[in-house]
Amino acid sequence: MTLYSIRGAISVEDNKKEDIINAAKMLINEIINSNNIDPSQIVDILFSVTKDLDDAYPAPAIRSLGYDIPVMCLQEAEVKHSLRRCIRVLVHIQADEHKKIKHVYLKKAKILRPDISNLKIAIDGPAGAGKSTVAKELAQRLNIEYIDTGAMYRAVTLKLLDKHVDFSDTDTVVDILNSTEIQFENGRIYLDNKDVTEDIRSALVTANVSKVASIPEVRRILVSLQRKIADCKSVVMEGRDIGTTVLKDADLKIFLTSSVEIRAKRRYEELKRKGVKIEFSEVIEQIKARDLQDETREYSPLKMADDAHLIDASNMSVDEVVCHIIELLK
Ligand SMILES: Nc1ncnc2c1ncn2[C@@H]1O[C@H](COP(=O)(O)OP(=O)(O)OP(=O)(O)O)[C@@H](O)[C@H]1O
Ligand SMILES: Nc1ccn([C@@H]2O[C@H](COP(=O)(O)O)[C@@H](O)[C@H]2O)c(=O)n1
Repeated sequence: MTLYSIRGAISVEDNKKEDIINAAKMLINEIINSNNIDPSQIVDILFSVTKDLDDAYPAPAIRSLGYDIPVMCLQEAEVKHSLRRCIRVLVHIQADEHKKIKHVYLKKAKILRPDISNLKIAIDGPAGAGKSTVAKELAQRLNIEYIDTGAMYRAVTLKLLDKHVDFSDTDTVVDILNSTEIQFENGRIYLDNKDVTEDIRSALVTANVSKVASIPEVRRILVSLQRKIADCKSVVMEGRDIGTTVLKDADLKIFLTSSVEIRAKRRYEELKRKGVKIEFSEVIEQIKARDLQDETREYSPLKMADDAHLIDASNMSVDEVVCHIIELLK
């Protein structure tokens, strides 16, 4: 017999007896199911609760599940800026066989261990709103993966342009897509094993990408790939339809925007820094044209998900936006 320790945590909606007991039940059930254990293997259970949960002990959850297991409840250490309304648990089990333990973090408590908890954050918004800048920084702070779905549409556009494919020739577009490999590695994007990180930002790709992105077959294939990427790891995924289509079940959805003038000004300054010669009026027209095409396409248009949080970053720095999102995660 070997003694194993399983950790877990869950956030609680409100400081109400029913919410506390239900959350504790959900947590214990998930620990039992995902570790494939029999309740008779549990030696003891230690709960801790944050100070703001004082309407009930979580222990009765164990009795209401019908288990006769020693349980103890403690108050969690009070730490500044830590997750509020949270139940943490330590479960000891005994097992004959060698077990691979799965620790379980649910709801907002996923932020305690994003490295193991399949935390999904969706960021959508119009062109130049700061989605990639914010998503990259957020992913870095949480130590999880950043997925730029716009880069995937850009990579496909680059390939179709290189092959001089008529975008209305859907069969050829699908054939090409089915033999296309897109991978992200260390912040670079690879198209059929070739690094195209810079090539996909060309003016020609930018001018054509929204047309390619409006082809339903292209979207179906890329959405399925995006879901596969997010299936087994924590991600910050940004694009146009992440909250509405790709990750409808995301833990947090953000719709990031700014006034079109500010978005164009920021993009114009960025292009100037890169040495690109372009008029401000052209930048603003390009942004407006891309937004219009993305918002009005029939299949999976750019729009805010009903359960998304709107952030207008017109007067916010990148750091302020990222900190605000981290607060929303708690
Ligand atoms: N809050 C902010 N304050 C100042 N500059 C910002 C802010 N957010 C983003 N920027 C700048 O605005 C420009 C556009 O940002 P970014 O490329 O992240 O936007 P995006 O939404 O990903 O755009 P696209 O949809 O076109 O890919 C960048 O130069 C970035 O540094
Ligand atoms: N989920 C997404 C992401 C992007 N698009 C389209 O790709 C274009 C390029 O995106 P960037 O974020 O790199 O600017 C964008 O204008 C959209 O047309 C999309 O449709 N869905």
